[in-house]
Parts: sequence; structure tokens; C-alpha cells
Amino acid sequence: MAYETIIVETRRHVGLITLNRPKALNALCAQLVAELGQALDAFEADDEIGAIVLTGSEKAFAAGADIKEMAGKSFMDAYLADFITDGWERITTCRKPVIAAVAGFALGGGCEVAMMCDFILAADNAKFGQPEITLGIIPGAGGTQRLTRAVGKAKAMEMVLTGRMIDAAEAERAGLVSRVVPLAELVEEAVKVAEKIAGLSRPVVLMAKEAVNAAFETSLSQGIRFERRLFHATFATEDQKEGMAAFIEKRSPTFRNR
Ligand SMILES: CC(C)(O)CC(=O)SCCNC(=O)CCNC(=O)[C@H](O)C(C)(C)COP(=O)(O)OP(=O)(O)OC[C@H]1O[C@@H](n2cnc3c(N)ncnc32)[C@H](O)[C@@H]1OP(=O)(O)O
Repeated sequence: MAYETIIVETRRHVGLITLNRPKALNALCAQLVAELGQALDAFEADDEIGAIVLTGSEKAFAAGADIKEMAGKSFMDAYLADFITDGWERITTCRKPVIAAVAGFALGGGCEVAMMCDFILAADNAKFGQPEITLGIIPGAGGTQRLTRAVGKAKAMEMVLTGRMIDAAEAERAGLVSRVVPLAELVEEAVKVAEKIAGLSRPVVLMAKEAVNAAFETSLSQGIRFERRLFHATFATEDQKEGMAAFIEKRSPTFRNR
């Protein structure tokens, strides 16, 4: 498949997608969002791929939705097309783990796309923000919801109401990113983490992801019941037998994704 706005590579059972509109700081135009969805579909269907890394450039993960593409839209254009819909949400329906490796600006839709991923590794130059209010709009791809769940009401409200950006250190303190790494090591570190996940039991990884995500959709008691059922289900896998046998026999496990 030939892509124009992203670069798609495979590294050691990891699918690596690099947003590639350098002149527009990876602004998320319709073509880029469509190509991102196609690349995710391809990696999702590829049995050799166990996890996916989404990254941008050193200057920008993505500076948001493409303002030049959006500027002339009317309410009716946006409403009838349900603007910011399926294509954008494709990341959230991906069953394989998706790691955002964020360097530089992750603003507006860029921050929202990073938050759609399962977790964010940030370079020490990363900057996160929801500046939509300064354009006369509000976040439209989940920013008010996912940011609030990630960093709490006080910080989310300040960021959304003022457009203030936070740097990588503040993002880590607030719980928006899992870790901060030096810029030069970001992509390799993200691929290494993804490779570690890809080497584990595929079905059990998917169950773990489903269980954590349930925490955002259900009550505590429903979430715990859901977790318990999936935990029970892991005992039906060959990989549980292999994982525990390997521990007892003091060797590395070989998971067969069964
Ligand atoms: C998804 C929704 C619904 O939530 C909505 C959104 O995402 S709205 C968009 C939110 N994002 C922003 O408001 C950020 C806009 N960009 C900036 O504020 C700045 O570009 C910057 C602070 C990220 C970087 O500033 P600087 O280093 O000075 O670079 P620039 O000269 O401004 O930009 C270089 C080049 O990129 C173009 N650019 C940047 N961001 C966007 C964008 N979001 N859409 C379209 N184009 C963008 C910028 O126009 C420059 O290109 P030229 O005009 O020079 O051709």
C-alpha cells in the first residue's frame, strides 16, 4: 500500500507508523486520518504484528486537526458529516496495543490522538495542549473527556479553558504519560516496549487491555467482575500452562498465542 502522509514500517513484530506531513507539523488532514486507519487495519490483520507504535517527528507528534481544511466548514458541514468520527476513533477500536511515542507538539487533535492510544511515552521535549479555545472551538475528538480522566478536573479544565500547554515533566507528574525518555531514544524505546508486549501471549495481552479499558466504562464492581471472568479465561489458554511451567522449570516461556 502506498501512503503519502504516513510512513509504515515493521520492526521485530512491531508495526511502526510515523506521521509524515513535516511542513504542516503533522496536522491531521482527512487524508492522513484515512491512511492512519488503513495502516491500523493492515497491522491488525497481520498475525506477525503483536503491538503498534504511533509517532511523529522530533518537532511535532501532531499540531492538531488541519486548521486550513477546517476553517471554512459550516455547522451543517460538520454536523451532517459527523466531523471527527470513525476515522479518528479507529485507534480506540484497535485490539492490539498501540503506544504513542510523542516528541514535540501534541496539540488539539494531536493530544487527542495520543490519548486514544493505550499509553504515551514522551520525549523530554514533548508539549501537550488543547488550544482549541484560542481558535473559537472546543476539543472535538475526546479531549474534554480523556484529558479529564487522565489528569483530573483541575488541570484539564485549566488546559481546555486557557489553551495552556504542559511540558513532558508536568505531563508525567499529572499521569498523562507513562514515562519520559530522552528525545534521541524515544522511538527505539517505544519499539522496545512494543516488542516486549509482542513477545507475550497475544490473547492474554488482548484480555489485559480489555480489562484495563473496562475501568473507564463501568462501575468498580462490574469492572472487577469483568476482570475476574477474563482472569478465569486465561486458564483456558495453552499460554497460561506454558508461562507457569516455564517459571517452575526456570526457563523462558515460548508463547504460541493459543
Ligand atoms: C481535533 C479538534 C476537533 O480537537 C480540533 C483541533 O485539533 S484544532 C487544532 C489545534 N491545534 C492548534 O491550534 C495548534 C496550531 N499550531 C500552532 O499553534 C503552531 O503551529 C505551533 C505552536 C504548533 C508551532 O509554531 P511554530 O513553530 O511557530 O510553527 P508554525 O510556523 O506555526 O507552523 C509551521 C507550519 O505548520 C502549519 N501548521 C501548524 N499547525 C497546523 C494545523 N493545526 N493545521 C494546519 N497547519 C498547521 C503552519 O500553518 C505552518 O505552515 P505555513 O502556514 O507556514 O505553510
